[in-house]
Amino acid sequence: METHGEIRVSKFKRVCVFCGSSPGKKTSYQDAAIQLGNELVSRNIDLVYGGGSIGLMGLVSQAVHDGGRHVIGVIPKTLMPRELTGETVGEVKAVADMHQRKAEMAKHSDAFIALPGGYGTLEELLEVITWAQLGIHDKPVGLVNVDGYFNSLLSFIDKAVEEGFISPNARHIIVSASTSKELVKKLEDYVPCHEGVASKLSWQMEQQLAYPEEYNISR
Ligand SMILES: C/C(=C\CNc1ncnc2c1ncn2[C@@H]1O[C@H](COP(=O)(O)O)[C@@H](O)[C@H]1O)CO
Repeated sequence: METHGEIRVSKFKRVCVFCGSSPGKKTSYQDAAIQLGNELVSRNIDLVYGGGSIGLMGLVSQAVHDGGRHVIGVIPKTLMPRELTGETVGEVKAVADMHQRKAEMAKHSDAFIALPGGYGTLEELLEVITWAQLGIHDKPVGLVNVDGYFNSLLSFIDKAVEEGFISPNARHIIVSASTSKELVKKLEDYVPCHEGVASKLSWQMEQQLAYPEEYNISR
């Protein structure tokens, strides 16, 4: 990261955060969501996330919004009723479905960060790792391993490497740290290394054909 006068300039303009739609049982998870939001603000980075105000998603988005950075929430129309997602701060991008949501979140971001979460978070995290492995994107992917929440996932991935299902090269795609400050620093230093099975161009064309522009709602 460079510093110009008082302004800190990150190589990331926007970061996508995947995290629980629940707050989790420990306050450390909630604290970590707020810390990540504050870390993005301190580096002048905008947020892309799944929209809504529930769980850790609400905490990180509120922290970024309160810090004066731009927030884009990408919400499938089916999840738009307020009781499912709560009120969203910042800009809302309405999309057709969960698949388009992930494609949109990826398109608008320079890096991906996962905080503790459940099935939704894991699915989003593993998908962007898979895309990186295929060479569909070169964007860094990391997780904030709050209180060792992701230890068993990381051990499982190491087991998959040992057993020959994940290449040692692909193991390096996933960057982890116990705090957001440390993680963002590591992501800024990340050098992509993949086998490049699919070209980025063919991926972009496929996305454009599958998902024409939807409408945006600004708040
Ligand atoms: C079904 C539940 C809540 C529905 N509300 C959601 N609103 C917005 N985004 C959601 C929602 N549920 C899942 N997501 C996406 O997945 C991630 C969180 O899922 P998790 O299972 O809670 O880890 C998040 O990044 C969103 O993009 C009750 O769970």
